[in-house]
Amino acid sequence: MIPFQKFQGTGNDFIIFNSSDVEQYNLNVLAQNVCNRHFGIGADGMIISKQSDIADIKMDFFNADGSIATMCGNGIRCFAKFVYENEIIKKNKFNVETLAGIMKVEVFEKNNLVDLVRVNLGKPLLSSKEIPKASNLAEFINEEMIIEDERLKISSIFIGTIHTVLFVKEFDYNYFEKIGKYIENHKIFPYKTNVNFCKRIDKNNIEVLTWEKGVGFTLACGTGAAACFVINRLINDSDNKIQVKVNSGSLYFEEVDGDILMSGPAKLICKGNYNY
Ligand SMILES: N[C@H](CCC[C@H](N)C(=O)O)C(=O)O
Repeated sequence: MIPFQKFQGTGNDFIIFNSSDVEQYNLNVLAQNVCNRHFGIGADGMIISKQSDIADIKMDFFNADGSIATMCGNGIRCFAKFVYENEIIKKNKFNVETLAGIMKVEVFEKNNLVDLVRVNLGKPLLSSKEIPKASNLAEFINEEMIIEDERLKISSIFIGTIHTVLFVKEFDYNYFEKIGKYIENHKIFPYKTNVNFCKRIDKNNIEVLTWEKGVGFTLACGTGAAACFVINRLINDSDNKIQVKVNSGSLYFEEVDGDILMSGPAKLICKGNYNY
């Protein structure tokens, strides 16, 4: 039996293990099994908490299909709550090592529990020469792509992980599933990409639906919402603070000296032992 804790951040859900409890397993296989919503506990991703030589703590992230992702915005908020409330970290501001670099996090308590987490996601990267080796980046800002005889404008940046953004007037899940899969696996993205459909509500509000590489549709994607915030500021008139509506809640973003700050909730769903 493996002790675990399950969290969700705006509906994006994760299983968190301590590395000492799972070091004997193939983590890619463990992620596929534990994230399975019928034969496992069920989640969008798996997070491993481990010691770091360069930060206060390290977060490894695996998608539900077992693939490794460089970062996870909703996941790191849940991870911050996990390490703080389990007294692995005993301060409310700390650094987390990820494959996308070191992320600065701050937890805010309400009734002695972490209620809100703010994460500095760093500066978005717009060109492939800058990004970590674990991803790729095609340099698209508002470029035209022909998909199924449709001319679509896409933009692609790296913020925590690789994200592609399309602006849409309305949400159409069936159409988005087709487009999402197509772009995720397009040859210009040799390591695949997450695909975000962004609807502008007004200057300070957008709504985002994300097709996540390695998962599919999720109820929210923190780094995807951040990517939409960045591209929206690059292409359209938008303030440096924005609320992003996702399927089951909202995330808040602010640009400060080029860094993208994300604030949002993190909730504990359950703790238990996984019969693996
Ligand atoms: N849900 C995550 C993103 C996961 C990205 C992952 N799907 C990948 O890049 O492979 C978030 O809240 O930022």
